[in-house]
Amino acid sequence: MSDERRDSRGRQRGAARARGERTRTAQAPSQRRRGSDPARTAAFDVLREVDASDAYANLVLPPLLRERGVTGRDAAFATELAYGTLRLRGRYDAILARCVDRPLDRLDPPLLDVLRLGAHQVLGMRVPQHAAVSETVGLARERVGTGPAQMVNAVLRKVARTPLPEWLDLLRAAAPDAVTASAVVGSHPVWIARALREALAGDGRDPAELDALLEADNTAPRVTLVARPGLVSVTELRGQAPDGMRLDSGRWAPTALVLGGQDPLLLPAVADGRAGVQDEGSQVVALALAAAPLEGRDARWLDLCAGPGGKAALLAALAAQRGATLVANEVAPHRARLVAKALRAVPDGVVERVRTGDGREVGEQEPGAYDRVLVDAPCTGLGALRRRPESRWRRTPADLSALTGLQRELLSCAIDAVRVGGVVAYVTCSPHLAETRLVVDDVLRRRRVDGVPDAERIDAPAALRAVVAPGVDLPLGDRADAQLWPHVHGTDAMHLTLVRRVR
Ligand SMILES: C[S@@+](CC[C@H](N)C(=O)[O-])C[C@H]1O[C@@H](n2cnc3c(N)ncnc32)[C@H](O)[C@@H]1O
Repeated sequence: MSDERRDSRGRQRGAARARGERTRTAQAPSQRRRGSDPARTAAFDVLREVDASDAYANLVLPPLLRERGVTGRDAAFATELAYGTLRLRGRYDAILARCVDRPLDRLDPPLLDVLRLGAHQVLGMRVPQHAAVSETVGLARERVGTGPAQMVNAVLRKVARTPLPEWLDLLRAAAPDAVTASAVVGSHPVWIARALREALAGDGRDPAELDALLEADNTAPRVTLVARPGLVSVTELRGQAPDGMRLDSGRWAPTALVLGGQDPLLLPAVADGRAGVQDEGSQVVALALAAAPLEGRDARWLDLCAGPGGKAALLAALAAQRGATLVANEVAPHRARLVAKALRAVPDGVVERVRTGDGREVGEQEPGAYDRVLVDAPCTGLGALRRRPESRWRRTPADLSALTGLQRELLSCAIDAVRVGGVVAYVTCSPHLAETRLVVDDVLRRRRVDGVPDAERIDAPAALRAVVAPGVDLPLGDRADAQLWPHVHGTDAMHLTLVRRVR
């Protein structure tokens, strides 16, 4: 069905013709298709998988589209419909609750998903109202039954009667406090909105930036590539672009190129591992660890939590240029295999070992054995919500308490594993203070030799500024640690603390 096209109203065109069926206009009204089109059906099936099987939308949707032959503009429509609906679910539920005559949790989950998809078409996409309503009613009829389809029709007409800005004003006015208002309008759980607001304030930023941050989480990021130094240059990588592929320079990292919407695997260097897909925030924190000032030996580097291997591959490329070696450790065997794959283009002899094991054991097994250590700690991922449409609704505060103990142990073990004078980078893709500053504070407070700390923070913003493209002003707070933000830097909200072992 690759020749099918979606019309300007978001409707899929030509599907029936391609299958040899009679088209809408050629049919008598009584025989017209009353079901839905493949893009909407695919989006619905993804939402069901996410809800019923705890699936990840970005793993379910691409193979489903391939299997069903949904391509081109239809695939783009299905993707925006599924991901946008998942991201904005909180906002749409608050609106739908005002249009449905019973609590939303008393609706059948498939019916609620149909309503959410309809709300996104009406309020969040440029699908004209009549097409959005009638196509969603068709979907409801096909997937949840004729009775519920009538209800979908009535509810979506109510939703469509009020323009989005007015809905948002209503939601804001009804919220009990400012953070709840931001959370509902910006479609995040309240506990996450509150944590992000605290993290903004903790970084010396204006908490009023919260709305901009939540909005940035609701915007799909562009695909960013890393040209791994010494393996391929950005100029060579650009030279590999097929006709029509756009590659823009990154905003911060000299290794970054931003892709304009095509498959990165069309680039030979991505296919063979000399380049990869990597957020610029991840690139600059790995570059900063490699650039942090160090006296004496600089021969052995360790990535303690390496899976799936993006930062390990960048570190290994840098290590190769500097005559150092890298050990990459990962606890999950399948992720350790991904690390080995990510490192496939690194010259022989640079990767000492891909170790599968618990990072908490390395410090005891190899005390003081490394010069630079990366702890890219397992975390809530609250800094990468824009990448994972459903994750904000899955996470709970309980996840946080489970992770922060592990984060402390991994950081402390990394300090054991680094030599005196060596550097540890503590990194999370979360700005939550409980996973960032509080972890580091606590570990440094507990690590005392004869009452004196054996490790101290060094200037992470200076290390970051040293690696960004020349002449670029990287805005950061005035603390020793560094926090990147989607709404400020256009990166994931990566946190970086650099720690030096001093005794
Ligand atoms: C944030 S991810 C690392 C991402 C990676 N650095 C990259 O850039 O591709 C954290 C990793 O830590 C791993 N992990 C969790 N607990 C661990 C432990 N106790 N020891 C080592 N690795 C662990 C997870 O399986 C996960 O792959």
